[in-house]
Amino acid sequence: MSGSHAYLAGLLTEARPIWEAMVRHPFVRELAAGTLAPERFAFWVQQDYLFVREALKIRGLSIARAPDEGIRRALIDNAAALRRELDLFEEYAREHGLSLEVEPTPVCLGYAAYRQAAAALGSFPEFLAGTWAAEKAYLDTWSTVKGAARSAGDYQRWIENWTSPGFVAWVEWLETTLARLLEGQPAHELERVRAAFLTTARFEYLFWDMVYRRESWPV
Ligand SMILES: Cc1ncc(C[n+]2csc(CCO)c2C)c(N)n1
Repeated sequence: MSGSHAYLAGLLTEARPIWEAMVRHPFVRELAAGTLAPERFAFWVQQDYLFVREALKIRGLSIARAPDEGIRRALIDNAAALRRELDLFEEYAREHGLSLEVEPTPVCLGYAAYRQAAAALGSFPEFLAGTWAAEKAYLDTWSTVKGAARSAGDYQRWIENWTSPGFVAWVEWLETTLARLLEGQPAHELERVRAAFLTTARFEYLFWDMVYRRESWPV
């Protein structure tokens, strides 16, 4: 393993408590068991739809800032996948009579704005580290749900989306590309990458917690 691959493996080890809290969150456990209250799931659909819409703007910024042509093209391909994700949310909302015209909650807005700031102002590796954390969080969480296999058919489209071979390959590409970009980087850059990875992982936990509680603005 190269030095930078080992560094990323170390980040995963450091983030393990956050990861465990995420995949064991009541939202995820009840989703897997098929016992999640429909209004909690609906709240997730509404807020995650807004998050993915904001993520498409982030993808645009990152395409413009990509440090080489190979990275730019991979990000463009991912933009097309994100565009299709919006259709999943819109189809589900139509089938269930659910409005997607809602306001973002503090956590949704804070997380999306944090990621947009990283895409606009952060170093490219720092930005990519956050993307890797967020995508790996979704891969691992939805793989946990899939593994439990008692979930209702209604969730099937999301399980397939975030556990597909294409999505697994995208998460692996993020890790490999980040490791390549980190070769020879100074300690202060590695530290920025570490902070971005851990902060993003914490936001991932917070997002599940927010949708479970259906937590909006207190005033
Ligand atoms: C809360 C939350 N976290 C991650 C994803 C998966 N995802 C969709 S777009 C995007 C950013 C672009 O890489 C990510 C990580 C999600 N849908 N909702």
